[in-house]
Amino acid sequence: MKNKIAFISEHASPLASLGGTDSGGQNVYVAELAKQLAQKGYDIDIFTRREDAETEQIIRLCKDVRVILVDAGPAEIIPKEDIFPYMPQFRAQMESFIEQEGIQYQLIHANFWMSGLVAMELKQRMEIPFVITFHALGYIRKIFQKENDRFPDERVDIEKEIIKHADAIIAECPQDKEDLIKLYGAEESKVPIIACGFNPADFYPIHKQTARALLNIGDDEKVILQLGRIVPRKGIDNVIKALSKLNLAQKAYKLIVVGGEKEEKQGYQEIDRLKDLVSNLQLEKYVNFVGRKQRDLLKYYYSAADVFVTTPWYEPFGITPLEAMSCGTPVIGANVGGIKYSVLDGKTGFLVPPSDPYALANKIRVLFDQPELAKKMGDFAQKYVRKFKWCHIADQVNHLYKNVLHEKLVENPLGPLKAAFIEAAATFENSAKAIAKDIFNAGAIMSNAILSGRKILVCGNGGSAAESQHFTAELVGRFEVSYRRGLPALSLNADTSILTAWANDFGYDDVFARQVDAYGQRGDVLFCLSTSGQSDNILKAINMAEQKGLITICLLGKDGGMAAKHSQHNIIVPSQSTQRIQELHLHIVHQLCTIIEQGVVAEEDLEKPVKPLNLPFARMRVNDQLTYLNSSQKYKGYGS
Ligand SMILES: O=C(CO)[C@@H](O)[C@H](O)[C@H](O)[C@H](O)COP(=O)(O)O
Ligand SMILES: [Zn+2]
Repeated sequence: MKNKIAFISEHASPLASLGGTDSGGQNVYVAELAKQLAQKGYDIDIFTRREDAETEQIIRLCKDVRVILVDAGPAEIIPKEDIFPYMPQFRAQMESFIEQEGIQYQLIHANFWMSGLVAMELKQRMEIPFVITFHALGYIRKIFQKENDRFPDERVDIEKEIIKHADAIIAECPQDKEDLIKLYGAEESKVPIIACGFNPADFYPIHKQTARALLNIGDDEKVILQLGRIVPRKGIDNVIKALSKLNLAQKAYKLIVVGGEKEEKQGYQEIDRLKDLVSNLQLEKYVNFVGRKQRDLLKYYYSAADVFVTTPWYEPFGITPLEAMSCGTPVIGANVGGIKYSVLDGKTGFLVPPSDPYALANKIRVLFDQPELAKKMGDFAQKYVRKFKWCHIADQVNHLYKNVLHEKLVENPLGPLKAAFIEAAATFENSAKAIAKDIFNAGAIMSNAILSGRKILVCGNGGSAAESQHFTAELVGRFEVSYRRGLPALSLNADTSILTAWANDFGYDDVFARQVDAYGQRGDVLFCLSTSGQSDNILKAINMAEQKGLITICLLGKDGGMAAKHSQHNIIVPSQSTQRIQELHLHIVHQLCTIIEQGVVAEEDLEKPVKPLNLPFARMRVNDQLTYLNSSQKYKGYGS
């Protein structure tokens, strides 16, 4: 069984791109980590606040990763500082989604303190362990932002509470770990250091001349790149001031500032402030604010630059230095937080004190005066940075999840068993609400087909093959009515000689289609079982049935897959879990047997008639039954 993980990232949606005021490293972290963990066998749902009214609630990011939009507060972009009051609604909505879908998550991975609050509450209510990556700590932010910090005053206390209850707290660098222990009293053994990562498929060196040609940058220019969110704490003013300390007459210096979004008020104000600074220092000729750029363009900027600079006041981790290094560009970074961990001073670039334009200008000068040294550092950076590839980071997170889950298992060995029962019960309950009518419809069609002298062909793979045979055995044999005739049903996955011969000689995809061709007649029913609705042999069987005039009915799960699109009638179990779907399939097969058997018994003149269940209803012809079901009269039977 796949482990199901719920990510919570209340303000940073993995769907958002880099560069706006409220989108940055955390968006990338959540998206990349989820994708990598899915490749390691996890099923991941990422819960994030809905920011527009139009988008559907569930968006698939990739196979096994879904983004779930949670209604909490207005369906519009709001700054993260203003989200806190909506968190109770967020928690309630998330909880009701989990209950509705009948999902049993093994673990929650919260991102940022407000998500941590939700995770802490869900742990108490649903007994799910949680891991948290804070991405930033309120205590540190307060030190630097002072009265400009608009987060609620409770933040630090809530963070302390989260730390007490979390099963593990991911520190992104040694400084982060030290802060968590010293300032928040975290237990050292619960704080592994796992850095942020980068994706080498997005960030790799492009030949400098090519990159520059694409971006309209002259070959002779000395390019300093600043890239990322445009907010005061990123210290972009420091970079501009450093530029003014360089001998601008000597070299063709150019500072390119990537990031910022005009319509976002906070970002716009900071850009205005920076632009004023540029004009006060008379640097207009030397500074280009190029705005926010698509993620796939960033590698060209990194590759075109001679040096990447980033001198924030503080930085919990900072992904941009990794991206720059991966493009073979040396980095000059502030000697703070994650930057002093990811940038090796004197090897992959330099570390300088934050808010010290002279120190920054000195190091820029060193790199520009010694191009061989800059090249050596860039080359080394590109090799060194590989250890931060997302796949390696995800290995460490995977290891952490396993430890947390193992500890939970030791504490409560029956936990997973109980959880599976609870999940199954929820799937049964949800199915009663969602698909009772579809089941009835399918049963009625099959009983009518049999009454008209037709037969049922059934097929499925693996567990579904077993259910297929189970179904035909009940119909050919007897189910609840002991005196009825055998009903014509044939399982297409039961004859191993046909299966092996056709699969061996022609391939597996047509093993069922071939038999539909051989046995199927107009008016017969093809009944397919598939949890995914994506098995090729099932799709081909449906196609053959269509050509031959059979009625097609599919018993499916998940989103119904391609089968749901091509088959005439569907019963789709509302669950994402193959096992739970199969368990429901067995139950539905039994229900179908009841409906078919009752339908046939009620209609045929039998020697030993007994009053079958729902007799008046079962005696109706299928069309009348369906009209009855859809009429205003209240049907008192199952699932009404
Ligand atoms: O029983 C199980 C899983 O619980 C398996 O045997 C499973 O049925 C097989 O993987 C099938 O090949 C899956 O096919 P499908 O349900 O996606 O059409
Ligand atoms: Zn199974």
